[in-house]
Amino acid sequence: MANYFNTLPFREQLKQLGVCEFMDKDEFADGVNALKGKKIVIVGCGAQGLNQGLNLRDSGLDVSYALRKEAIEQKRASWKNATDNNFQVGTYEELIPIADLVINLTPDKQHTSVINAVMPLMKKGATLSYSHGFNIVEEGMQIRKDITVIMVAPKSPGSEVRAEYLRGFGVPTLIAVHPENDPEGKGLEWAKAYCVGIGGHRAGVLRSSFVAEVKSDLMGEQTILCGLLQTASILSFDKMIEKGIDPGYAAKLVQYGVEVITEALKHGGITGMMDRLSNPAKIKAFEVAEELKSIMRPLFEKHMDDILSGEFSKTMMEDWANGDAKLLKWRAETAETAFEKTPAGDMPISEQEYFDNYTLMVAFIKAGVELAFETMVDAGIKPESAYYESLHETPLIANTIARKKLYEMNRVISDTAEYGCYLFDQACKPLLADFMKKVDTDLVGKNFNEGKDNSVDNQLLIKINEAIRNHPVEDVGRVLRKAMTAMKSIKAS
Ligand SMILES: NC(=O)C1=CN([C@@H]2O[C@H](COP(=O)(O)OP(=O)(O)OC[C@H]3O[C@@H](n4cnc5c(N)ncnc54)[C@H](OP(=O)(O)O)[C@@H]3O)[C@@H](O)[C@H]2O)C=CC1
Ligand SMILES: CC[C@](O)(C(C)=O)C(=O)O
Ligand SMILES: [Mg+2]
Ligand SMILES: [Mg+2]
Repeated sequence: MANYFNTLPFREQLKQLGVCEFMDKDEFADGVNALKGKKIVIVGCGAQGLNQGLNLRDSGLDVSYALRKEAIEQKRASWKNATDNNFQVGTYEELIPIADLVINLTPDKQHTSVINAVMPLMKKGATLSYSHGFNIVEEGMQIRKDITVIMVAPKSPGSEVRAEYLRGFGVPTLIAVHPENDPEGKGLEWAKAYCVGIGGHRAGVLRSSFVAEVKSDLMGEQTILCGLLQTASILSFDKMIEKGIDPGYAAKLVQYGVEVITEALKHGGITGMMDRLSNPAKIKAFEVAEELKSIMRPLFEKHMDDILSGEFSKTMMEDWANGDAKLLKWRAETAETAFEKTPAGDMPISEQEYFDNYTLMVAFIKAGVELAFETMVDAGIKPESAYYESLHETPLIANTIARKKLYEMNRVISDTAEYGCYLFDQACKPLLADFMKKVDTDLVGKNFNEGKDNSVDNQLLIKINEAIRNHPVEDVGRVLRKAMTAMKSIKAS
């Protein structure tokens, strides 16, 4: 199998990278009807599998789970997930032949073997779905020509796909039909119905391509979503300890701060988040973010280049072939960081204090979101897609850190995202070493405004406000958030 993207002529690569059409709410007026009465079989009951299945069933669809024999016999976590929630569970042989729609929600590294096992059992004319197109785009998997191949990719961890659905909202979702596999022309209708079934249409849906989804998804998860949140959390915690801040306070500020700060981002964009700071702190955060952007830009660009060239997927697949040696080593190292091992204290921290005492994280988030957005758009990914993959998803990942720190984030995201996260983190920390030497507790750990006269240069403030509001991520964000009429607030811990 060859890398599908790399086999495409250059112009076709650009065309597929740029597929991105924001879908009007009216296009979902038929709801889940295209899938009513169809037999939906999900392969795998993990992070996405369980949560998507729960939403689809609550939306009135017929869902069951095909698990490998050993998982059923040994009553593994996936079997428990499914049976505790009263889903029908069976082997591939029992369930795949009767499925109209097979949804592959196993880890990307298993896709080739899972598809090779499942495809011969699928009935003629059935549909196969993915939530990430790695197997098709980076591995070049070929699917039987009678099978329709679609993608419904929620821009969020599985836990938040469920949590947002239960809040009456949803998560932005990319849908696509593989151009090589749409023999009956039904792919789009089925993808739309599936997307409604998981609640994606309430947050915003882009008609995308497998190529655009893969290249943008890998970029978002490696940089702003997971890599930078990991780097910024560890560096912030370590700095506070170095400066003598109480460890329990430092652990709490970092664990919950990112969720509180990015909640402002979700509702009001970078502008809304920056507006939560005092004027002097906003000016400082702006300047710090500019410095961070100039330090980290080459790293963001390297990640995008390696993703586009296939270098990233090649090296990750080498690790798959090597029994995940690097992934497992990096995972173990992350579990040993002082941040991970220090319990959050029980002192109260008000919602505003998270902004006032953690200006550094505001600057990191501004820098990371803007850099990820700029780098993706420069590479040919459309702004709407880049917005979902950077700004909107950051708070959804932050929710997982608030639950159980970086351990929880890395547990809940895909193995593919986790591998890329560690790769970024290892390259980013040394880049930021000199910058971090200059950071003091006014930026992290104590109130930025304390002991300062709080005067500001009006002209400078006006210029900074304009620069924040006129960034292209804010332009597209204002439009996309207008469609998010059902977005709900989550309470600060
Ligand atoms: N994690 C996330 O939030 C997101 C994931 N995605 C995509 O969704 C897909 C699923 O990812 P994710 O939910 O993280 O996956 P998980 O790691 O949570 O999947 C675990 C499930 O896959 C099964 N599984 C593992 N290995 C095999 C195998 N060799 N054969 C058959 N089944 C196997 C496990 O069953 P068993 O008990 O048998 O081991 C378990 O049910 C991926 O394509 C990912 O990129 C997309 C958006 C976000
Ligand atoms: C964190 C990145 C993601 O793509 C996701 C949750 O959207 C993943 O692969 O887990
Ligand atoms: Mg993703
Ligand atoms: Mg991903």
